[in-house]
Amino acid sequence: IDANGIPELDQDKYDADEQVKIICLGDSAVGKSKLMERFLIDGYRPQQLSTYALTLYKYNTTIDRKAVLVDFWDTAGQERFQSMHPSYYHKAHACIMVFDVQRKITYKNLTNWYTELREYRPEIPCVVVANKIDADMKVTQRNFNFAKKQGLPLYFVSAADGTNVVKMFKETIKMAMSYKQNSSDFMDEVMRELENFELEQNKDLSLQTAQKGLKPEGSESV
Ligand SMILES: Nc1nc2c(ncn2[C@@H]2O[C@H](COP(=O)(O)OP(=O)(O)OP(=O)(O)O)[C@@H](O)[C@H]2O)c(=O)[nH]1
Ligand SMILES: [Mg+2]
Repeated sequence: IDANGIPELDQDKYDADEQVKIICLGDSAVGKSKLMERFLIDGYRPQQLSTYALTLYKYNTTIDRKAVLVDFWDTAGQERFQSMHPSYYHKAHACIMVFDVQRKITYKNLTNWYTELREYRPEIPCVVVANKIDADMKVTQRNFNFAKKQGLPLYFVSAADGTNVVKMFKETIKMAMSYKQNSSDFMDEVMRELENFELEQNKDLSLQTAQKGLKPEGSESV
């Protein structure tokens, strides 16, 4: 609590110019958590440990000289959960949808994941990730038509040996950023307006009037 009695909030959120939320979907044991581990700590522990609740990973990076805070949301893909709680999708800016190249059913189930995603987030960028290619490199020759049919980027990756993991995450973060800045999603627009309004409130009122219609100096373009 500071001198004005305002509770101190998450400092990261003030320091970052931008904040994006990226969610991860896919059946149990396809490697969602291992991919996060590989990207965030450049490590991989092979033991099986299913995610049973929500895990939030925070990642700070710089894109185009802007500080970006990425919230990665990871949860269990287990069948028993049927569908995700709507708040999992709420305000997400991009989605990473994972399947296991060794188990056909996880590929088939992408359709279900994708349908649910689009119910909540009709427009966010989504990438399809074929994981565990270390187990059988030949799969990269195969056609996984789901991605092509939906017009989604497809990445062949391995959380075990790291193939394409950094590339996939970095490109997804960029897509999330550009979605946040350009989206026509109505609720997102409202949220952006509110964010700008809060920023503007700190500025001199007369200055605001004088600059009406102009972008205030130093503000982020939206
Ligand atoms: N060979 C191989 N095994 C992997 C790879 N990625 C994950 N695995 C294994 O697959 C199993 C499941 O990985 P997790 O990351 O826990 O899967 P998950 O998608 O998070 O599963 P839930 O949390 O239950 O939804 C683990 O035993 C991992 O070691 C990979 O790239 N190659
Ligand atoms: Mg997991």
